Formats: sequence, structure tokens, C-alpha cells
Amino acid sequence: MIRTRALRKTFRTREKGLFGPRAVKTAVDGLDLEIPRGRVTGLLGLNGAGKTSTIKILATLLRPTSGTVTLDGLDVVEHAREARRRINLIAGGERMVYGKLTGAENLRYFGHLYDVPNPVLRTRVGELLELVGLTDAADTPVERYSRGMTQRLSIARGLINDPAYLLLDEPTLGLDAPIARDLRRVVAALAAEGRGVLLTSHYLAEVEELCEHVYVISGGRHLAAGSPDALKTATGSHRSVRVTVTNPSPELEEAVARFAHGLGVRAELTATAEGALLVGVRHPEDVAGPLAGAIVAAGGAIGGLEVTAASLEDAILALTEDRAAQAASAAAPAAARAEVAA
Ligand SMILES: Nc1ncnc2c1ncn2[C@@H]1O[C@H](COP(=O)(O)OP(=O)(O)OP(=O)(O)O)[C@@H](O)[C@H]1O
Repeated sequence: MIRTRALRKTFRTREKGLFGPRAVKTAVDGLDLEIPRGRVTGLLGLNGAGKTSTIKILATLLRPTSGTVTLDGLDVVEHAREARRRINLIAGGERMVYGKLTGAENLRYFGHLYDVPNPVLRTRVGELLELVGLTDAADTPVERYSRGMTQRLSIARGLINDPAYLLLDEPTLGLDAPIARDLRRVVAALAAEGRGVLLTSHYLAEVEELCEHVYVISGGRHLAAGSPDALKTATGSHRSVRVTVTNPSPELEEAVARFAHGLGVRAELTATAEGALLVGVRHPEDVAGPLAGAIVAAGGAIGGLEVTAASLEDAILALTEDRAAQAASAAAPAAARAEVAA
């Protein structure tokens, strides 16, 4: 297990240009994370939340300002060399292989950097190229690879030291859907084999598919953690039902409002350009049947019905908007005082 305790990272920056006043930027602010083997753990947050800084600390590329990171009990700052043998990082946005070398040469080169013994390396290079579907391109210089092929080679490079833990920073960034899907399969298989995987991705459907447990951070701080389903429930990000009623009337609107009230929610009523009424209800349960029943009982004619499952995206937005609202309300009394004083 990788475990962080009270992890913190600050950067000294200049606020305005090279000669502006010095400032301290806190990128990671007291994070306690646990990344066990055998599953994919997600790390989510909006731009600038501190995900890359955290991953770089775990990969020993950045030193934490304070706090600890242990990897199977080993302190990664004190034992960085040993930690690096057991961990690898794949960042989708960065080119992590050499264009002039072939796919196989790249893997051999990185294998030597990790002191992988030659006989092991010989079989491993072949196995990894096969795993990522690049056996036929093994002897082609990487500068002639497509973006998807290069990314797949980066995954193979990330596995060359047979790491127990894999850190994936936006691994499918900019990839076409079928290639991204193949990569997701590889990632799921790596976790199923018993490796610990940490994933950051802006594609929340990908996170939902792969991650059993997700941490949500904002401004470097912990916001929430749990399974994607638990996060959706906790934030009230519900599935929504939309029914088109072709013969709207005030009585029908009243009946729908009563139905929604009975469920403890509010119905959204929107008149369409064609003179129909769009009825939207969001609820954790599937209420499509009862809603349609209530509409028909009130004399409504149904022209269409659509059920949308709750998404992790809704949950993350709700969490981060909540945080923004809290920050605004904390600032509000001061602003109000300033106004009174003026
Ligand atoms: N070397 C640095 N010097 C100064 N500030 C930095 C440095 N690296 C990161 N930061 C700041 O720390 C904060 C967290 O950045 P980080 O890259 O870790 O976030 P992120 O969640 O990965 O964002 P994104 O989704 O945009 O990649 C940001 O405000 C960023 O500007």
C-alpha cells in the first residue's frame, strides 16, 4: 500500500513577472491518501487542484514540503532509490519515449536504466510489446508511430521495471475512443494482477469504469472520498427522468408538481417551441414509471420519455461548487462589513 499522511507541498513563486513580490503557493495541503494493491484508485479535482504535484511526490520526482509517503512501509523520501524500483509513472500529456529509437530499443534502454537483468529484459520487452499490441511495430522508429501507438509504448515503458505501483496521470489524453478503450482494458488487467494503480483523468466516465475508490481534492485539500456510487449518493447527484407531454394544461402542471412534492423533490417544467411541456424530475430511484402514471392519470398525453443515469461528473461538480459556495459565504461577512463601514 502507498500511504500519505499530512502531505504538503508549497512552491515559492513570484506573483507578477520575474521581479514581482515573492509568494508561497500551496499545491498540496495535508492529504491522507491510501493506494492499495489490486485496485485502481482515482484522484480527481479541477485544474490546479494539486493532482500532478501529488503524483510527482509519490513518484519521487518532487520532495514534499512536509508530511510522509510510505510505500509498503518504506519512506519514499529516505529510500527514494528503492521506491523507484517498485513504482512507475505514465503521464499522458508528456512524451516519455525517444523518437529516434525503435519501440523495442526504447524499452531496452529504459530497462537498463532500471537495472533489469539482460535475460529478464529480453523476454519482458517482447511480452510488453505484445500486451500493448505493438509486436509488429517493435523495430519501427517511434517517430513514425501514431499518437496512440506512442501512448501504448509509454504504457509498456511504465511497466518495464515490473512495478508494484503504477501512477497514471491522464493516460488517455487526446486518444481516439477505441485506443482509449484498449488502454482501459490494460489498466484494469494490471490492477486485477495485484498492482496498485493511481489514476487521474478528466474523462470521468473512465474513472467511473475503472476506479473502486476515488479521492476528490480541491486547492490541494481533501474534499471527499468513496466509491463513485457513494459520491453520487452523498452529493444527491440523481438520475433524471424527462417526459414530453404533448397536451399541457395548468391542471397537469399542478398534478406533476404534487407528484414531485410527494417524492420530496421539485419538478422542472419547460415549455418547448412546439407547444409541448418538458417535465424533468431528478431522484435517486427510478421514478419514470410512477411519473408517467401520474401524468396519464391527470389526462396528459406522453410524446417521449428519457431516463439519464446520474454521472460522476454531476457529483464532482456538486462537490467543487459546494466548496466554492462555502468559500464565497466565508468571504461574504467580511465584504458586508466593508460595505457597512463604507
Ligand atoms: N513548479 C511550480 N511552481 C509554482 N506553482 C506550481 C508549480 N507546480 C504547480 N504549481 C501550482 O500548484 C497548483 C497545483 O498544480 P497541479 O499541477 O498539481 O494541479 P493539477 O490538479 O494537476 O492541475 P491540472 O488538472 O491543470 O493538471 C496550481 O495552482 C499550480 O499553479
